Amino acid sequence: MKCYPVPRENLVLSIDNLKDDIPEEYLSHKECYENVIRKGSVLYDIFSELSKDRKHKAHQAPSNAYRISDGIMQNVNPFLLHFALFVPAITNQATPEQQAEFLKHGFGIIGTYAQTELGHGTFLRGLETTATLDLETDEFVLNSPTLTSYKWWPGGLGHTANHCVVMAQLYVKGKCHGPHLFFVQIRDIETHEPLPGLKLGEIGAKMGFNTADNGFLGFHNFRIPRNNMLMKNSQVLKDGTYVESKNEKLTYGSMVFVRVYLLSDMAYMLARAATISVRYSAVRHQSHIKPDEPEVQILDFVIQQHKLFISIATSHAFKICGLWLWQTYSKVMEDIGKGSMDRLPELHALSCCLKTTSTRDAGWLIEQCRLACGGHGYLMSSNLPSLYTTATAAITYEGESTVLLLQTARYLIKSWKRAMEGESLPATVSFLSEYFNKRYNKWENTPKGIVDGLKLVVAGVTKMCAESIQKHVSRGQQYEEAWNSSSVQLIKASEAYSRALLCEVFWFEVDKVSSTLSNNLAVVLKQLAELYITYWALEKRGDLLVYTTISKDDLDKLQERYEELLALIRPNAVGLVDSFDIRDEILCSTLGAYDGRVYERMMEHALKSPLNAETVNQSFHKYMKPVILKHKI
Ligand SMILES: CCCCCCCC/C=C\CCCCCCCCCCCC(=O)SCCNC(=O)CCNC(=O)[C@H](O)C(C)(C)COP(=O)(O)OP(=O)(O)OC[C@H]1O[C@@H](n2cnc3c(N)ncnc32)[C@H](O)[C@@H]1OP(=O)(O)O
Ligand SMILES: Cc1cc2nc3c(=O)[nH]c(=O)nc-3n(C[C@H](O)[C@H](O)[C@H](O)COP(=O)(O)OP(=O)(O)OC[C@H]3O[C@@H](n4cnc5c(N)ncnc54)[C@H](O)[C@@H]3O)c2cc1C
Repeated sequence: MKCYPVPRENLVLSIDNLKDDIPEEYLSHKECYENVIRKGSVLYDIFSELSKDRKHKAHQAPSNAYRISDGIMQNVNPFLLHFALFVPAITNQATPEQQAEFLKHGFGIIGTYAQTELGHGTFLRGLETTATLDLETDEFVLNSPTLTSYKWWPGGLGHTANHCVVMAQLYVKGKCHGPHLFFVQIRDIETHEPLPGLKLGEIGAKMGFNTADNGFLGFHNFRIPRNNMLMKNSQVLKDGTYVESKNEKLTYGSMVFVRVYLLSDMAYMLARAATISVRYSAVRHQSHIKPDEPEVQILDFVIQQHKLFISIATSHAFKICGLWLWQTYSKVMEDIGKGSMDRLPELHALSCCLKTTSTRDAGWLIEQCRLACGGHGYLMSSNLPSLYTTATAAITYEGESTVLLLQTARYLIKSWKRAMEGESLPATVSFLSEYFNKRYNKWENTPKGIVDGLKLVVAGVTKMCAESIQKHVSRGQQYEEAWNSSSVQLIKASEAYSRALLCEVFWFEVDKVSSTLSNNLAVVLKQLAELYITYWALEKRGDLLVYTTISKDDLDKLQERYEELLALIRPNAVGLVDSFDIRDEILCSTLGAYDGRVYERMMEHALKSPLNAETVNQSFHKYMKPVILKHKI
């Protein structure tokens, strides 16, 4: 990711009107939205001034913008899609001339990415919005022919964005050429009124993400210039000639960008949850270990360490793998720029399974952190409930998890077939060839031995899937039916692949840099990496017993080593979460504040409840009192 000037956190955090007088949970749906627009506009203004001062492209946010925005917003920023998808879609899918035209107003326009419809989110080839070329006027006419074709979910679409990139089925001279992207203005810049021919609004309250302004959009004979189709990969000429893309999947490139980014985003989500729950566990004293000694820090319970230390390790795993995946993405994008798309399928497969595993793991681990804080974790003021609802949305958006795992499975099966035919495979799947040629080692109780074992599981399950598909085909099913019949196993293969990748990259990246680190830092990072790998070896012991030569004795030794690692990490646990370096103003948690004044902060926050503004609420006199007096004996 390009490095842009970084607004120092304390600069942004010192701005008075970025602070909230009333906790957001006490605002109405509408007040919440207006509040984040107020704060988001201040940030938007800062980023705009910042980029102009330094002659950077005046439409890209600085690298730590997301982190600051997350902290200031206390919730999702309705301007997020402008930076996350709208601008990347234009810079990746429009010609240079179009980019100059569409982005000439820099921060003067606010965009979103309108792809999902009421009736379709996953199956893009089933999208119903149409863009039909009018040769006479040199325009496209956009229509939403059915209710299910209304765009539904795009962030910022309801009341914030005045432009969007729309995915629509391209029709030229009566022929459909499939989904293509179009640059569309949807509101008047001055008045912000929806343009004629459009129906716009927000989709209503959600489980979380309630400040994202997810909206709906319907087109009725809405006209845009022909040049508003993003034409880097495919073109429609003035005479109606359609020029095909070298690879129709390049249209989906913007989704790969966000999927790659989400690994790092989940690392940050988990860092926050781990900071809150570990610090709280160091402050909270509850119960005894030795009956004749005082109540202990709950962090001294080994089971509490088992619940929480995996989150510290996983945050580092996602951060390190996120950087590795980003490097892969950047290299593949560079290759595509030079005309080679050989590695796009591999990147697609990697981004699908790693996005899925990182978002799913972030979800259940944040929930585990919440539960580890007892009742106080259930308070909104702990910030753990909001972290949970924000993180788990990512399991669905940017590609629903099951569907993406099936995409990776598609790549594994193809790679398995290539291994059977003796073809060479990319390094990320070359273990399939080794397995096929029976070139693998006896189990070793070491991090490398575990990684090799997890790869054997992937190969074994992939082989089982290939055989299952073949079995169904031989019984008369079409390939697609046989694929569907085998999908439970196919998901398992992708999940195993993703876990093996995370363990391998985490361990070997840490091992690679450890010689450059101070001894103490190298020791602790290796302990975290070994904890992560050993945790997952124990979680996947069933598969290891089926597909490797691991023994019951090996597993017992792994369990013992795991518990040793918990004890080794315990003295550094608070220091490790402090090293995530997340300021109180961004952490926003009564349980996780750096000074450890948990109970005072909880009471301060409780007193901010509007209900506590008076000792007797009016509802007593209006509703309760008549009933109490009526039934008073
Ligand atoms: C003011 C301050 C603000 C601060 C901001 C700071 C800056 C922030 C910057 C970044 C932050 C980012 C943070 C993220 C936050 C995001 C918030 C929410 C965003 C949510 C957005 C969305 O949800 S957008 C909509 C997403 N939708 C999807 O992902 C749809 C999923 N469906 C699909 O991808 C496809 O339809 C499918 C792959 C599932 C199926 O398609 P299809 O049926 O065509 O595929 P096949 O199975 O037939 O396969 C065909 C063939 O194509 C290959 N392929 C498919 N997809 C891709 C792809 N994407 N790339 C490459 N190749 C692909 C597939 O492998 C097959 O190949 P074969 O060779 O045939 O095997
Ligand atoms: C918070 C949030 C923000 C969002 N922001 C945006 C945005 O900014 N822009 C945008 O365009 N979209 C956005 N979305 C929409 C999001 O991208 C879609 O919800 C997502 O792609 C899933 O599509 P769907 O909702 O239609 O679910 P479906 O695809 O209908 O999935 C429903 C179920 O069907 C299953 N299923 C579907 N297809 C298959 C298959 N081939 N094989 C097996 N099972 C299958 C799925 O696994 C799932 O269990 C957002 C969604 C959320 C929740």
